[in-house]
Amino acid sequence: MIEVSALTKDYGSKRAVDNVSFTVHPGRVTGFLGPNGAGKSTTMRMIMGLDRPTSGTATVAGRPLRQHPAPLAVAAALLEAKGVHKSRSARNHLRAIAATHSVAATRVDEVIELTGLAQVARKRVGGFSLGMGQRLGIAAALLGDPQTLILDEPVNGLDPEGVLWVRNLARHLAAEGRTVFLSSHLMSEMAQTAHHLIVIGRGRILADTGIDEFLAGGGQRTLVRTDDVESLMRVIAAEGVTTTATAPNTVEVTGLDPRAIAAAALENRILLYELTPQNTSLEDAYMELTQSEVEYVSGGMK
Ligand SMILES: Nc1ncnc2c1ncn2[C@@H]1O[C@H](COP(=O)(O)OP(=O)(O)OP(=O)(O)O)[C@@H](O)[C@H]1O
Repeated sequence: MIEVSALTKDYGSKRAVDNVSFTVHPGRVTGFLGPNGAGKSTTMRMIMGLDRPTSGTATVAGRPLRQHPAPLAVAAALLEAKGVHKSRSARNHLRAIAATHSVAATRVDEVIELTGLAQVARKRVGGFSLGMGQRLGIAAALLGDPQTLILDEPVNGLDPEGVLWVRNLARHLAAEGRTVFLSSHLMSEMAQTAHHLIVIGRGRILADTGIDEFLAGGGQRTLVRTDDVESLMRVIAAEGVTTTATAPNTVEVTGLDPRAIAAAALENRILLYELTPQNTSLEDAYMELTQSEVEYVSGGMK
């Protein structure tokens, strides 16, 4: 479990992370979603004890990661590509890490299997594709058999097979009861991988919710066509119901399900000839939530 409380990070006058609090629970994949520059990497680095918070705390399994006697068994991360000796083989690279962290050499072969690197384990890391490098980074993170895994943009630059592999691995590790915290700026990726979402924009938490609730939060919209828009709007008017005439003979209704709209129309002898639920895609919901943050970034004020 990761617990972040009132975490803040300033870089000079720039506030990268602004009073952020959330909990990442074991047994599910939690997505950390936000536009570029939102503060995802900085937050993850603070959780890993690689950056010092300006204020607030981040703990893993109850205490700051550095205070655990064997941190690698508690949490490990795939952050930006770390220094690897390019002339080393993948196996030797992993062996070197294992040796410095008192991890048994037999574990190296296990993680090589788990990450599908067996074919290339003896090859020089320098010749690895981006996807293989990413697998190697994940293999290194898994060495200590950590209960908590933090993956920063793990699918960036991967081909579709690599993306699928990361997705399946993340879900597999969560199903084993681990805490899996994974960042992305791509909603579409999160929709298929995460069970829970924490959305961040300009250093602040914008949403902390299940994927399903995130979608429902947009309110159900239904497109209705009728010859008598005015009467329909009148008969369904109620608190929590919004109606917007979007085109001639067309009205968009929020806050009332299609059946209730049809029932009200029937009762009042209003003819409807279309009644279409509009699915809010995760992408739409995300765009809506982060629009101002994106504008801010592209306005050159990052
Ligand atoms: N070492 C640093 N010095 C100064 N500013 C920094 C530093 N690291 C990050 N920042 C700034 O802090 C803000 C948050 O950056 P961060 O990398 O955490 O965002 P992010 O959500 O991970 O974005 P990205 O997906 O682009 O990595 C950005 O405005 C960034 O420019």
